Amino acid sequence: MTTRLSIGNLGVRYRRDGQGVEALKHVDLDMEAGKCLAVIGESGSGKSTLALAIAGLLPAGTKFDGSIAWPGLGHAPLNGRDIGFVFQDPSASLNPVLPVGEQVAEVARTHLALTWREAFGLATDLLGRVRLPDPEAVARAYPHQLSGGQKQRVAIAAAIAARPSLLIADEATSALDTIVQAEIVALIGRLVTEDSMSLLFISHDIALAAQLADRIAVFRHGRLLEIGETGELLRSPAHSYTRSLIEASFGPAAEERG
Ligand SMILES: Nc1ncnc2c1ncn2[C@@H]1O[C@H](COP(=O)(O)OP(=O)(O)OP(=O)(O)O)[C@@H](O)[C@H]1O
Ligand code: NI
Repeated sequence: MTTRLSIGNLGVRYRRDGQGVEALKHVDLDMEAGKCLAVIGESGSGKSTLALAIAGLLPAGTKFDGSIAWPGLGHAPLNGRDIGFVFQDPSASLNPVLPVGEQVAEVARTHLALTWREAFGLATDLLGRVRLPDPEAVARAYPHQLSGGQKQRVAIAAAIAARPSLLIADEATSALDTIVQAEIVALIGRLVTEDSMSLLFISHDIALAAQLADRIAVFRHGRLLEIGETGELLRSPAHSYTRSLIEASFGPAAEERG
């Protein structure tokens, strides 16, 4: 088992109105290469903060303690190159005035030293890989010409364009309706397997996360409450809080599920 990422005693404190907001406290966590770790917890529990800390995207002035190590990487991880990030709102991650193929190509060109023509060819391939119909036509489309689910597919294509070793999906399906949500979860699962990526899948929905996750980490109030192998954690959660998340997500029948 290769460790992709090792987080030690991570603490994050934001600055807001001259005061500190402690968003993460004493978090110890490892991610294994090629595995999916789901991060679960209610709103404000620190899930996105963890993702931003890993991707080096915390706002300036944020206080940061502890360590995030990338064993074997040999250089500081580069966002976009080593880490692909998919956010909740695909519109916010796409440029409204640029054809989507160019946006995916730009990521490939920046990080893979390709010519523009090669990058655009790769972008079109990627739009096919995320199962967008007629990738050549989609490549020339603007974001407003696509549905929410299609835009999220484009955002995923851009996130994986540089072949990152870690993909972070932060509530990547929360803005989509249930059917599209299931399709995008399946797509993410397929892509990480095909490209042997590690996946950090952030969700407030433990049932959704369980579809992908090898392990589930439960956060509450900025702390890692418990972490376990998915089946094990669902069967026998250590904390009543985790049990309540399971019941809320699967419904009260969850306990009989075994
Ligand atoms: N830029 C910021 N400045 C100040 N405080 C912040 C900032 N971003 C997040 N916080 C605070 O840090 C805490 C953790 O927020 P975070 O966004 O990590 O939670 P989350 O689990 O991702 O929640 P959600 O499910 O709503 O996305 C919250 O108390 C939040 O208000
Ligand atoms: Ni969040």
